[in-house]
Amino acid sequence: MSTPEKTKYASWAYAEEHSVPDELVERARVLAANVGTDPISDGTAAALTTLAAACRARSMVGIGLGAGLAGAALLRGAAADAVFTGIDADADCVSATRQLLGSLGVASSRTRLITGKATEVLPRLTPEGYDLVFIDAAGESAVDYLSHGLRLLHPGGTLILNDALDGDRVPKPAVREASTQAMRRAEALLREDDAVVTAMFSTGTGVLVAVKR
Ligand SMILES: C[S@@+](CC[C@H](N)C(=O)[O-])C[C@H]1O[C@@H](n2cnc3c(N)ncnc32)[C@H](O)[C@@H]1O
Repeated sequence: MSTPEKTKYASWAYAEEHSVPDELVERARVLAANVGTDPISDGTAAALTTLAAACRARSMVGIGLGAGLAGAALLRGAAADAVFTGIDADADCVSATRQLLGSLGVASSRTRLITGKATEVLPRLTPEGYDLVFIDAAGESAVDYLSHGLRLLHPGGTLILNDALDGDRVPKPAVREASTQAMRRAEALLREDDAVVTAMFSTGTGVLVAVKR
């Protein structure tokens, strides 16, 4: 017998497959396996492309590159002259991202890839200088990255926090892990902040979107 949980899971899985994985996604998955990171889901990649297109992003920041799938998905939807600034603490992830974007024909003048800890690099970026900030290195630092992200966005800019459900742990009250608590705090901060409008999507492992008023 089908339980409400099974029906909900089937709908989620159906939505994840709305966009058929293409060459970009396949290539990024191979590179991600090589560098040992978990890439974003197919549904999340499609959502990022759509959000970048919706806000006609021209200047974007990505925190936590993995093998570059999110950066590539954002650039795919953004304006043709958009520039992507990507930050990752792991040099192998930065070079996998460079390889992926290069193989897709993205001009190097459209990317600025920085190896370094997000907390050290973010304060150097221009306040109110960006249309879109994507955060995917959060874990326990989610709240910290969130406030940096909001500072970097100009009014009307879009902030996206990936894995906002912390691998489906956030809705389970008994789970008190540091990363889960951090995501709960990040969600509450955005919900209570009158300077943004926000929505939580269950795509992938949770995509929390906020637009700065
Ligand atoms: C889950 S992966 C990101 C996946 C990626 N967004 C994608 O498109 O598939 C998380 C990334 O965050 C990076 N990272 C973790 N802590 C970091 C930090 N403090 N500063 C910068 N990058 C960090 C890791 O090296 C890893 O590449």
